[in-house]
Amino acid sequence: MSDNEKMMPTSGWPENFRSGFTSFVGRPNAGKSTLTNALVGQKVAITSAKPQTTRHTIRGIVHREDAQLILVDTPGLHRPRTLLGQRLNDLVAQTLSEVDAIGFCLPANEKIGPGDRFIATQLAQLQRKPIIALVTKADLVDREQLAAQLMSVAELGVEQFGEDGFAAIIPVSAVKEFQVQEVANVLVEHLPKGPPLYPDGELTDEPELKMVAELIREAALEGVHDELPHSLAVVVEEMIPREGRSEDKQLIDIHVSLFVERSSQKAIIIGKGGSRLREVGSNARQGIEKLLGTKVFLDLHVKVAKDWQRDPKQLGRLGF
Ligand SMILES: Nc1nc2c(ncn2[C@@H]2O[C@H](COP(=O)(O)OP(=O)(O)OP(=O)(O)O)[C@@H](O)[C@H]2O)c(=O)[nH]1
Repeated sequence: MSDNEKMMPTSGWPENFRSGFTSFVGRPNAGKSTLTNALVGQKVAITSAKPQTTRHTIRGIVHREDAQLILVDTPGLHRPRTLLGQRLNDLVAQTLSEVDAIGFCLPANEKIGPGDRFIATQLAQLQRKPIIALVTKADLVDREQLAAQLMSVAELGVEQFGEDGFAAIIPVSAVKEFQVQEVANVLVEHLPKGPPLYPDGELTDEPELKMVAELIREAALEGVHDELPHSLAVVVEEMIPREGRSEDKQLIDIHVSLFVERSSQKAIIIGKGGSRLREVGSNARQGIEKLLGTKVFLDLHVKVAKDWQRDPKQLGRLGF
């Protein structure tokens, strides 16, 4: 498709069309990525049972007849401990100041805690931004527990935002597809009127390189239960089509560096005789081939970048 064809329409959208940005916040594991995926209908952000796996601002786009909702997926807001933590929080604050509405995710099956309150106080500082409380994972509790959680969330809203509380409170289950459309409806209500901002059919404006990196990161973290989530960064160094291949037998060579902090972590990723790294490569390759629609050859290198979480230069290089 040429750039011209990709240009935005200057007319032809319905008069009451709405378009804009929204972002989900919530403590680690609150269900932000899963909800994003359920709304967009395709795997965009990575999800995992381990906290803080969402590193980059990844957007998914919901195309509707009446609206275009652009989801900016942010990392979990948390109290910064390392420089990386601080960068992530800055990124979150900047993202939030730019969106039209915010979905604050609070799991139905966990008591509201200091982490949620911390986020709520941060949100209360944003001027006149509609904050919609989303009581996620509603499938994990019974009706009574859900009702009690909705009450607690309403109280939190009044405590933090004054008597009007949250703009809305919606129970939702991304996994059971319960109320997912209702979440979209309410978010859309808070978007400004205007034309679509992205071409129809676009699911994410995240460069393919980043999505490829996310797939590899996800595969590398699978089944590793120590501190690796904080210590692994994936950089796609290059992605080049193999020369001399016929149209129907395209192959893309992808060279990737996986950065860890310590040689002990390198050993974990590589596994005995390289067995684990081969598995990571083969798992990631399947997702990448689906994403790109061609065969790929994955070349993974694990490198030790000492204390990269605290070194601004390294952070810059890794795109944080
Ligand atoms: N039963 C159930 N589980 C859910 C639901 N939504 C998310 N989960 C699970 O909760 C865990 C965390 O979900 P994520 O979507 O990765 O959470 P997140 O808020 O993006 O997490 P971070 O990236 O750590 O900030 C995963 O194991 C999900 O499968 C839901 O609606 N129902």
